[in-house]
Amino acid sequence: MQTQAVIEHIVHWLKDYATKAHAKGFVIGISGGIDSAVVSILAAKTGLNTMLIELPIRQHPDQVNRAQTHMQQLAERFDNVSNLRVDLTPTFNQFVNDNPVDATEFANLDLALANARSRLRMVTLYYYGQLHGLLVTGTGNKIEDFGVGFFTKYGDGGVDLSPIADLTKTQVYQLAKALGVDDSIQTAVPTDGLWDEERTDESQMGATYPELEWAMSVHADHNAADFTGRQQEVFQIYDRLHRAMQHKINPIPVCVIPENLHQ
Ligand SMILES: NC(=O)c1ccc[n+]([C@@H]2O[C@H](COP(=O)([O-])OP(=O)(O)OC[C@H]3O[C@@H](n4cnc5c(N)ncnc54)[C@H](O)[C@@H]3O)[C@@H](O)[C@H]2O)c1
Ligand SMILES: Nc1ncnc2c1ncn2[C@@H]1O[C@H](COP(=O)(O)O)[C@@H](O)[C@H]1O
Ligand SMILES: O=P(O)(O)OP(=O)(O)O
Repeated sequence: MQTQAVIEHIVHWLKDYATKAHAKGFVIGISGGIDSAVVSILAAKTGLNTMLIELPIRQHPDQVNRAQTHMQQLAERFDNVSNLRVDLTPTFNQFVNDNPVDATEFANLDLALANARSRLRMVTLYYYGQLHGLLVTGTGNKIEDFGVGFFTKYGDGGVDLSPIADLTKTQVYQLAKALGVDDSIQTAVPTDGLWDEERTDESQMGATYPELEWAMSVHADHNAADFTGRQQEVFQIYDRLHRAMQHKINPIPVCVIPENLHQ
């Protein structure tokens, strides 16, 4: 990958899009992970207003520290960057209290709550985006968004524009290095940080990003029988997730009314 050229291309694309949309800039949720770190630097490099918001919900201190470090570094590097911290833990706790559910009755309660965290963040980002005339800027990469659908529908998947969604996670790491992202973020294990107990992306999906990248690259022209051992296992994981997540990857289905019924 031509890293510098890709950086310039994305920065130009972001600036051009925001200018044509008559937006003043971008608002980005900062988690302490690599994707949001890279996106926020690319946005800052446009020179347009770039608002970074940390939105902890019962967050692990390591993630909070990395997010804070990144936000401070960016505010020092760029005049057009502003920082905000909105602790969503009380909001989330209130939501849980207001919607009591018998955990023994619903095996997917934890998943529903994990996704609710992501959606609370989306609501908050749009609130500040609208107040300040900023576009909610997505942080999903190609593997998450178009490979395995590893994001929350209308949570972190609810965005106005998506600057790194055509880059693999490996390429995001290359950009991070070139952009001077803090080492603590470059070496952090990817996690969605949505669960009370730590769950890494790899532990949730059963495969690493490089493995999923390989599966994505061969998926169209192969089937599982073409491989053996770990490759076959990874191919099957990718295939299962890719099929199950089509409803997130494709536009939502619209019930088209036949022309004669309109009359
Ligand atoms: N970037 C990240 O690392 C990141 C961020 C957020 C979430 N996550 C992970 O992503 C996963 C999200 O879970 P999920 O995919 O179950 O939740 P989701 O809410 O994103 O998608 C499930 C919902 O989609 C709808 N749906 C299901 N099948 C459908 C179909 N065939 N057609 C139309 N709509 C359909 C239903 O409303 C269902 O509740 C979790 O494992 C979470 O931890 C990862
Ligand atoms: N704690 C957080 N504060 C602000 N924004 C966050 C936080 N955690 C996640 N986000 C945003 O959501 C995406 C996806 O997050 P994952 O950690 O990959 O689930 C992240 O890039 C932030 O923009
Ligand atoms: O989306 P982020 O920034 O949280 O990155 P990661 O998923 O690698 O934690």
